[in-house]
Amino acid sequence: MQQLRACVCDTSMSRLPTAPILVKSETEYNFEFQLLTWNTHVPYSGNRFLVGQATTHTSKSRVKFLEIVTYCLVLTSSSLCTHSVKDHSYHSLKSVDNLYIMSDDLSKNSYEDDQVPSTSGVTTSHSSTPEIINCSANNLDIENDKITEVIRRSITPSNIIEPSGSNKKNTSKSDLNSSGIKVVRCSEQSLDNVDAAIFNAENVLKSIKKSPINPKSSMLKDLYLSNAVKIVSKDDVIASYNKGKNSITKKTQNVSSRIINNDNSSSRMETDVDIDIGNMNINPHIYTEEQSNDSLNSTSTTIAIPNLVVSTSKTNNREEINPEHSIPSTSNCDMSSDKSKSKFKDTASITIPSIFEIGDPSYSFIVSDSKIQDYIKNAKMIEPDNIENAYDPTEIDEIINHEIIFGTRYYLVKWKNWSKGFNTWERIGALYKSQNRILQYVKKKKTDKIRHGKVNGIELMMSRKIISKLFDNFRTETGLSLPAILPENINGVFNDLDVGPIQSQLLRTQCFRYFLASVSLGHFRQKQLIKLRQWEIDINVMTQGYQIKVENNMDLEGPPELFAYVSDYVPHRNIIIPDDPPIGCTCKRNCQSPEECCYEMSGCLKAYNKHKNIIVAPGNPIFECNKKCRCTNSCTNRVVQLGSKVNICIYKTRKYGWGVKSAQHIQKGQFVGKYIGEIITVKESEIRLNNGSSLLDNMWNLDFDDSQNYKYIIDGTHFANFTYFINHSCDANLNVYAVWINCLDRNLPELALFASRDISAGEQLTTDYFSRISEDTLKKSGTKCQCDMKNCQGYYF
Ligand SMILES: C[S@@+](CC[C@H](N)C(=O)[O-])C[C@H]1O[C@@H](n2cnc3c(N)ncnc32)[C@H](O)[C@@H]1O
Repeated sequence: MQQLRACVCDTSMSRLPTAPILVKSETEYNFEFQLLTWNTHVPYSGNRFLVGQATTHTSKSRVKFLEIVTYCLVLTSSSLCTHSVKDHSYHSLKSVDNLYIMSDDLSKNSYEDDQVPSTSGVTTSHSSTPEIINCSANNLDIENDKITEVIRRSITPSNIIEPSGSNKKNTSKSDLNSSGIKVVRCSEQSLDNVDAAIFNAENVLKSIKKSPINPKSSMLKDLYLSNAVKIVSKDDVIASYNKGKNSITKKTQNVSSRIINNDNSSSRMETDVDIDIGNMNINPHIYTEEQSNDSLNSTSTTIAIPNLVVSTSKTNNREEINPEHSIPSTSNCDMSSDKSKSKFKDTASITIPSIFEIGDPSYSFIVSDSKIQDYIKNAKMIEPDNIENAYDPTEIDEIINHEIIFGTRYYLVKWKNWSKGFNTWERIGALYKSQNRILQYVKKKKTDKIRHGKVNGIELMMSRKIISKLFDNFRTETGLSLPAILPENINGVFNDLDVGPIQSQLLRTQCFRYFLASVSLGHFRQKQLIKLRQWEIDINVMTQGYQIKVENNMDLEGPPELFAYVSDYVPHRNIIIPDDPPIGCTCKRNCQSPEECCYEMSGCLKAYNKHKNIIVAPGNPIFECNKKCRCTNSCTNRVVQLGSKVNICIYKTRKYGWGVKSAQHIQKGQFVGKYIGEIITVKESEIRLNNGSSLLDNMWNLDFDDSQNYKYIIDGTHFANFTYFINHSCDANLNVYAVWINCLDRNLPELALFASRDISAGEQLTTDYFSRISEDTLKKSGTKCQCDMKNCQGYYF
């Protein structure tokens, strides 16, 4: 039995319910779940924490626990992205990225009911009476509805922040709650504010995009959008200079900056850009210069904006930005001499700090794992889903659903060339460039009346970018090995989010996002692995003498439950598969001294050697000894009937969906498996192909006896075994043979796959699909082949 504690905090501190919620879950999952909230008084915020506590008995319960915690979190913080909070400008984390989940073993610690250590090390307490919801764990939808409802009810005007894009009048003191947060009621209308914010941001980006040659400008954009680049008041700059520092980090109302000396010897690029900061239009001539420091493996960029000095002033308790000074331009800001001082008066400069500094001690403290360090540095981990990083519309196959969670719109996307395991919920900002696709979806929805499914909150935390990046980074030869994120790691990052120089803060923010994504991915992965394992167990019931592994290290798709898994032919309707051979052989010594063995009686060659490996060329019919023969199972003419002995693995390939690979070395000529399916007539196959209920790719003609007038086809669309997943290769390593055993109807052979060469463990098993169908069908199709073999014909079928 495991005790879990999920400690969750919303770093933007606005939308958590004030009264504790108690969610009790019974039955299947066997745990009690509590969600409690505290209003803590940590020095920098007054953040509220959400703490879930559960006693779980099974890993299923554990998953469910995390699911509920996350769902609550998503509900409580999904619309925070457009809000800014006074003195909390470091919270550039957006929306659900603000979530913080941690679970650990409670048995090591015991906490008083009302004394829970907060993530910042401050012990907190609560006093309100808990509200209790009894949930049926059988139906998460209902749970979610209930939780949603409670959270909705808990959101009072006093704990909601006004979206920054709204046109409300200036904050007056009475509008502020104890945390200094301006409050308004949140409504569906805030959706429009979200959209408005996106469109405003787009204008900023458009103008910045005018800088075609400046590679640093994109960095500026990113940093600007994430509030990382801020402008300080002129006074601050001068004060900083007077102190002889080369950088300052003073915070103002979302606006601060850092100054560094410009070095005349640095390389310089000149670009025209317009930057729109808030209501203020700046038309600067921007100079960027790069200074690298190899020993630190870092670069920093200075952007000097002549013509501009920004200062701040206080009005109505708020600091407002006034573009009050506009002084003649100079291109440089040299603070090393008196002469430069006068220049400096004319110029403000923004320094974009290097994001990744290996030398940052807090960074090495946070992530000691070199793989994670490389990942964060090189892949930049998770890009914010701002407009700049929006997906290209051509990447989208279809938008299939949508959901509005506390004012933020999410769309469920099926991606082109990605399996449905990669269907992800994307925020509207990430689909900004795909508005036509959204429109198409809305129109289709009106006609089709698409039913809204419930979204599992945790799904909202994972965009396709995040999933694929994490998968790519942590996929190994042997499987997907996700890093273990310890609660201490998360604590370390979270506690120091607003401490130290801006680059350290950015790094920690990156790490924080990374950890959150890893936690979510771990959750998805756990669920997926449970399902894959369950299917693996189910299908192994059908196998005798060999093992099937099921593996998906490519994406998050569960088992390919496309058909009923069977171990023998399934005859359709009136088709009868005879099972009583009229004749058998009488050879002595288990057919080692053949007189007239079955193959000879049929006028065929001996098919197998003494190791039971095939020795005849493809196209040769095989007649094995049958139930009427005198020989035993050790007869060398009994192979296919005894079943495969080869361990295989059904796995997700990189290019063409599921495939089959060998889990052991296979000898040339070794029997690997039978192609199984439903036996249907040729006429029935035509009906199915016409009405689309079956696919040509899953059919195999039984035309070995007569390629013109054959009667039956194997259709693997609805009933099949692992051979269903064997992909086509123009240089296949499996050959297919027609084998007759107890059914001697020439139209109904069994189809057996034998290794055409030695196959190493881990190699994909392939057949030549051309051998499945008649010449006529071949001409009708032309599907692009991706086998990448030297002799690839470019298409199959
Ligand atoms: C019988 S299924 C094989 C299993 C399949 N990969 C899956 O995920 O279900 C045949 C399908 O696999 C894919 N496929 C197999 N071989 C291929 C190849 N050489 N090139 C491209 N696609 C292939 C095609 O999508 C084809 O329709």
